[in-house]
Amino acid sequence: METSQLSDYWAGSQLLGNSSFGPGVRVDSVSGSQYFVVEFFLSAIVFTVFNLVFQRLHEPSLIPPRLSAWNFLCQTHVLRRNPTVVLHNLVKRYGPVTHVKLWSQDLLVLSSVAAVEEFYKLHDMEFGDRPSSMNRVTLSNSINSSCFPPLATYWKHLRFVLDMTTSTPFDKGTICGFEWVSEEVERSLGSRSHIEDSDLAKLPYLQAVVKELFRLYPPCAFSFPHESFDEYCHIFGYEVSPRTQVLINIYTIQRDPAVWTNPNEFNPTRFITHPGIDMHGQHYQLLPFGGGRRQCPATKLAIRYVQSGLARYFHDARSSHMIPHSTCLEDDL
Ligand code: HEM
Repeated sequence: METSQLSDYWAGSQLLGNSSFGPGVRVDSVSGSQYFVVEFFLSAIVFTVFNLVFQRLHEPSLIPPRLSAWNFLCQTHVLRRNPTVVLHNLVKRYGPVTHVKLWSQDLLVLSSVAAVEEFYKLHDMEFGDRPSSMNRVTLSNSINSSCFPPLATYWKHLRFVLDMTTSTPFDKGTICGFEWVSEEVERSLGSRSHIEDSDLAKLPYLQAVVKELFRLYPPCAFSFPHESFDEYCHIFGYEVSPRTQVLINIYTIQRDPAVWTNPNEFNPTRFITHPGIDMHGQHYQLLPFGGGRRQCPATKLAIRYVQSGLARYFHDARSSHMIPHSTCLEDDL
């Protein structure tokens, strides 16, 4: 090798930080291909970094906070806790819209009145589908398994709640609430045990108690899944991919302290002061039967059933002196 060739070789390999070139290879041709490789890798790195930065800038606003399915499953199955309460406590940390990824299924849980209002007003049509997997075991099914019991089962549950309530020392407001309802029923029915629909309309305290029971103990903690069609859409500022399922978090919304004063307290008088709030899907803070075009078709029937069952309960309780004649003043309520 000529001295000039040798010095070229060293110069080139030093420049490229590579000493693997064999002697006799011309430095100008080597540096050309090496520069191409370096340029290629540099542009790939720049592209990747740019892409990451771009995604970082845009994605957080498009993807809602994500709850790991692992976290949820551990808490429910391993710790054997009630899935409703677990999810209720978890979503509080994640805000009004939570993204739950269950295997390949995207679920969006809406837990605030504002998010639900937007959903029903703007996306009711887009999410008009029910998932074809409704009969498979999914999160939504396991949570909603209590949703299709015969009404009698729900009534049995309510009776249990009421029996506990009447036999436990409660605050004066609760006790007076029950006394007022039983008096109202007695006044309206007298000794008659048969209850007509027209009687129910004249029992505002009873209606308030029923609303309060459905608020605190909704038989369905979540709506059934509403599935979107094959298009992207935006909910509450987040981009939602096609075939996402939306669940309305009825339990959390109905106990939201931003909407209800003392949300965990049994206080039917809140519906005496706001008698306009009903359970027919128009008031997004009280949605025991869901809302929109997929609202429970048995809403009226179920409300009437529970109201008349409760009227009979209070009537019988009064007759058997379980509930005494009122010693409460109207101010106590
Ligand atoms: C206390 C009793 C009941 C409660 C609290 C209740 C609540 C609900 C809720 C929350 C939904 C889901 C709404 C949504 O996804 O937005 C629903 C749907 C439904 N409910 Fe009820 N329900 C009750 C009783 C009944 C009864 C007695 C029947 C049948 C006779 C019934 C039939 C249905 C049907 C068929 C749907 C699905 C509607 C659809 O997909 O469009 N429900 N119910």
